[in-house]
Amino acid sequence: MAIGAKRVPAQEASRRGASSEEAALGAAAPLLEIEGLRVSFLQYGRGLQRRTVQALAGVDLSVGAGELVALVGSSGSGKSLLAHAVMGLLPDNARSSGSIRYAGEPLDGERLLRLRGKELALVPQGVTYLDPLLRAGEQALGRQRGPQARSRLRAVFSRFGLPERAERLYPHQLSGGMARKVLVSAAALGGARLVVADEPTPGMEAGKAAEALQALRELADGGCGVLLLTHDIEAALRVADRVAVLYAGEAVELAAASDFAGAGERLRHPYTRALWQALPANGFRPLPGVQPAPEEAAASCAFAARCGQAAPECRAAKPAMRVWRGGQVRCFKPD
Ligand SMILES: Nc1ncnc2c1ncn2[C@@H]1O[C@H](COP(=O)(O)OP(=O)(O)OP(=O)(O)O)[C@@H](O)[C@H]1O
Ligand code: NI
Repeated sequence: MAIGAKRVPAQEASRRGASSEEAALGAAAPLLEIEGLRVSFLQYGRGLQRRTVQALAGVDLSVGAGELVALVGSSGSGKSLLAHAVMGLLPDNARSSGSIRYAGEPLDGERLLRLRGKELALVPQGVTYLDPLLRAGEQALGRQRGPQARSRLRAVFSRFGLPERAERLYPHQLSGGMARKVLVSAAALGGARLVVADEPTPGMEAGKAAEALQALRELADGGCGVLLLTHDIEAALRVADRVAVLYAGEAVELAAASDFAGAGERLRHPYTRALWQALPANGFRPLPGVQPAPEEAAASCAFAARCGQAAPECRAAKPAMRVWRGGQVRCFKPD
C-alpha cells in the first residue's frame, strides 16, 4: 500500500447516503450508462475472405457523479476499446452496437464533438499522448492562458501531488507516475465531469501506480464520475467504489469494492472469486486454463470450461446479466 493511498469503497457509499443496495448497483441517475456494448472488427484473411472478430460481447455498466468504477479485465480483453467506444474514437474497421448514454441522453457524434476534451475526458493508456515539445504546465492548461489559469494549474498540480517544478518539465523528464498525473490534471482543468482513465499499471512500480490512481480518486471526491480501466484488481480496489469484471469480452459481475473481502464469500461469480483468490495476499491459487475468444463462447457461459460448478445448462446457453444480492452477475447458478 502506497503512502497516501486510501480504501474508500463502503465508507464512500455511506457518506453519500447510499443504501447497501445502491453500493453495488450504482446511483439512481448515473452520468454514464453503458448497455449491451458490443465491438467487433472486420478483418480480411487470405483470398479476400472477410471475417468478423468479436472483441466486446456485452458490457453493461454505469458510473455516477462522485463515483469511481473500475472495469477489471486482463490484457487484450477490450478495455481500451471500451474507452474508445465511449469517446467515439474507435478505429475505422471497428463496428459497435449497444447503448451509451451520458447525463441521460444518447452520446451521439454531435454531442461527442461538443463534449469531448471538456466535460468528457479520456486519460489515455499511453503517456506518449503527451506532446513531447510542450512543458507539463502548458500541457495541462491546454488553451487556457493568463494568471488565473496559472493559479488554477498550481492548485490542481498540488492537489494531485505534483511538485511546482513539474510545471516546467518536458514529458521525457517526467516519471510514468508524474506523466499520468499531468494527464489527470489536464482533465480536471478542462472542466471534466466524466473521466475515462485507461490505466497502464504494468511497468509502473506498485507504489507509483497507486499514487497515480489516487489522483483519480481525488477527481471522484471532487464530484466527477470516473471509469478506471485496469488489469490490476488490487490497485483498483484501493480507489474504487464499485468494480465490474470483464471475462471474454463480457461483463460477468458488478460488485461493491467492499464485497472483495475475506475468502470472497460476498462475490457472486466464480471467475471473480478465482481472481480474488489468485492474489498473493489471498493464497495465490492460480486458475488453470485460458480465457476463450468471445466468439468461441457465443452460445454458452464463457466461463463454463474453467468453472468448478458448471452444469449442462451452462454449456448450452448464455446466461444474461441479472441483479443478485445487491450487485449483478452473469451466471445461471450464482453464489
Ligand atoms: N484496430 C484493430 N483491429 C483489429 N483488432 C483490434 C484492433 N484494436 C484492437 N483489437 C483487438 O481487440 C482486442 C482488445 O484490445 P484492447 O486494446 O482493447 O485490449 P486491452 O484490454 O486494452 O489490453 P491492454 O491491457 O493490453 O491494454 C485485442 O484482441 C486486440 O487485438
Ligand atoms: Ni488497453
